[in-house]
Amino acid sequence: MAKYLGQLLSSLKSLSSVPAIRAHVALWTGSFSSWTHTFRSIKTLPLPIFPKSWDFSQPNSSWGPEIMQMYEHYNSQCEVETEEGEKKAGPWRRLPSYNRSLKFATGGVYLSKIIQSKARLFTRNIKEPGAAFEYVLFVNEAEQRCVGIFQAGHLLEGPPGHVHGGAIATMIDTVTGTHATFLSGPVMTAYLNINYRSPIPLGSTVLIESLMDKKEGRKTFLLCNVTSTDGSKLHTETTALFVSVSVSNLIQKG
Ligand SMILES: CCCCCCCC(=O)SCCNC(=O)CCNC(=O)[C@H](O)C(C)(C)COP(=O)(O)OP(=O)(O)OC[C@H]1O[C@@H](n2cnc3c(N)ncnc32)[C@H](O)[C@@H]1OP(=O)(O)O
Repeated sequence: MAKYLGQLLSSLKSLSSVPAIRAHVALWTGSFSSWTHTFRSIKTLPLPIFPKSWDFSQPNSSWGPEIMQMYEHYNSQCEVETEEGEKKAGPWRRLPSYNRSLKFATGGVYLSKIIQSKARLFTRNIKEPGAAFEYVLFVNEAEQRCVGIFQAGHLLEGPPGHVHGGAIATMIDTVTGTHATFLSGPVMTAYLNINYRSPIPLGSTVLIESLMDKKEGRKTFLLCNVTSTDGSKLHTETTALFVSVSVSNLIQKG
């Protein structure tokens, strides 16, 4: 247990060196105070609340050639070589993705301990690789862009042979929500206005691109298109609003 906590804390600490990821992690830990405080909270949790951590945004055996190709396209731009042959951070950064968020790490405020111990991140809670949401997110801080590469598994069927609209909305919320968190810290989705233009074949891979539109006070407006990976087919167009929230208010609202 102590070893696991040590590993968890060091991985969170390494993520926290990236400012926007620090905000993202902090949102889901439910705490903006110091890592010491977070660690103290984590220490008080019962053992079963820690499933084995696994970064689901890494390639697995279910990934087809299309998602692999897109993954390699962006992943190869996460680290670049200078003329002197030195490696340095590139324009894109891959965002890790875990099954269990740590949003309840500060402990039992509005949900029962049983629900807390069983809560799982919706998009990562199906064990069979390739059955549902296979995706990876990359963010480009300079361009204020985020891309999600999404391979839709057979459990996401809506119209025969095609992806359910709610599953598509889930992925749009995931990409834009992560992007908004990256840009603005803790946020909640106020609206997603989605226009469905053409159906997505089940099993195919699509590109979900989120762009910063504007920020006004607590409001972050984003634009998001879902297209085929070569960009030739438009599947959805979305305008989204995220409102910055304080985590303590969120907990009280529950
Ligand atoms: C790990 C993967 C990441 C995934 C991310 C997923 C994110 C999510 O899905 S969150 C879950 C879904 N969303 C929700 O449940 C949110 C429910 N709604 C709420 O909690 C609140 O309405 C909330 C937080 C959006 C806004 O409430 P509150 O903080 O009181 O702000 P409020 O004062 O009403 O509004 C602030 C501003 O936003 C505007 N606004 C709020 N909601 C809307 C809306 N739906 N449409 C247009 N404008 C809105 C207000 O008009 C106001 O504007 P201004 O400052 O110009 O007057």
